[in-house]
Amino acid sequence: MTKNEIKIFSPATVANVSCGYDVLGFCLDTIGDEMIVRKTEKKGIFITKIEGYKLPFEAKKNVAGVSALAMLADAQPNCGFEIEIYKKIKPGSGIGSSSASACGSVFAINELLGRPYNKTQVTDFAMKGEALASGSEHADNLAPGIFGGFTLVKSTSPLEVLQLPTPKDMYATIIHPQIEIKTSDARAILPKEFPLTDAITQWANVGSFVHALHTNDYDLLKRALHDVIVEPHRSRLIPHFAEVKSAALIHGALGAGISGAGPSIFTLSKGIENAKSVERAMRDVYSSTTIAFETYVSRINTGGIKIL
Ligand SMILES: Nc1ncnc2c1ncn2[C@@H]1O[C@H](COP(=O)(O)OP(=O)(O)OP(=O)(O)O)[C@@H](O)[C@H]1O
Ligand SMILES: N[C@@H](CCO)C(=O)O
Repeated sequence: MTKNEIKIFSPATVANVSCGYDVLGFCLDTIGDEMIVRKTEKKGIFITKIEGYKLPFEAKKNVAGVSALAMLADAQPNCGFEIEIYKKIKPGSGIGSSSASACGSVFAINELLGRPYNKTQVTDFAMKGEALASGSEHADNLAPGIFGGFTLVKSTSPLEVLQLPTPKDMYATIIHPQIEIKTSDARAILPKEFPLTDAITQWANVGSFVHALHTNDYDLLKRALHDVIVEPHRSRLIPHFAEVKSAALIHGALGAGISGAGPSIFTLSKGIENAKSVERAMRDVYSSTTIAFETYVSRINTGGIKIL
């Protein structure tokens, strides 16, 4: 028998992972939103509660509503759904705030409908919601939320997601300076063309990163975590980016870069002690400024969205 109500934890995610603009991502487990979704007799999508941040209640203006409406248009169920969003991930943070809502609603509705769609199809509906926030369809935040762990989006049309292995002992440290960068703005500042030499460096890094995950090769992973395409343009939107990155690398991070469209900065480390030492080093940089910030140390969440 299918349930009438479900409560979920929809985790924050890190997109791009330096070398993989729009294709690589991974899932965190210490920060995420909670959502409650329940069936209603009346057809349609009704956002009835939003706590944490001010966001639109109108389904067509909220990413959770847009992805849910896309799923309903296809599934044509004999009921509707109301959605409560308990938002912990600040919108415009760069750790997939919009994505957590966009995939949370469709994950939950799929469960309440008896799971008619597979993970790729659920991600495809979520992409319709994410497009509202970023102005384009991409799935590098959504796929790690739905599949868990590290993911590679092989293509968006048709959507093809590859789940990648997570090396043992891998931790992420995130610092989130409390300024907002809209993904649509961060995309608009990127050049439309890049030198072929930079493209060659970048795709060699993506291939090496994926190989490193498969072979548990931390040394190769460290050498692959570089971004010559996007970071040079976006880093100027993030105050003290260069100092934070260099402090993280000096204190044992394997790599550091912009999380999604920023302003959060992510690092990957081997072992919790390194991850915590990187956290202290990054906090020290912002502590000497007037910028408010938060930090998170997290295991890589290999399960993705969780039913509570
Ligand atoms: N349910 C929702 N949750 C979060 N943001 C939403 C939601 N619905 C609409 N939005 C809008 O989406 C924008 C935030 O999305 P944006 O992609 O810019 O940030 P992000 O998801 O934190 O970043 P990134 O994708 O880089 O990790 C804001 O303008 C916000 O008002
Ligand atoms: N790949 C996306 C992630 C943010 O949605 C970007 O960097 O613009």
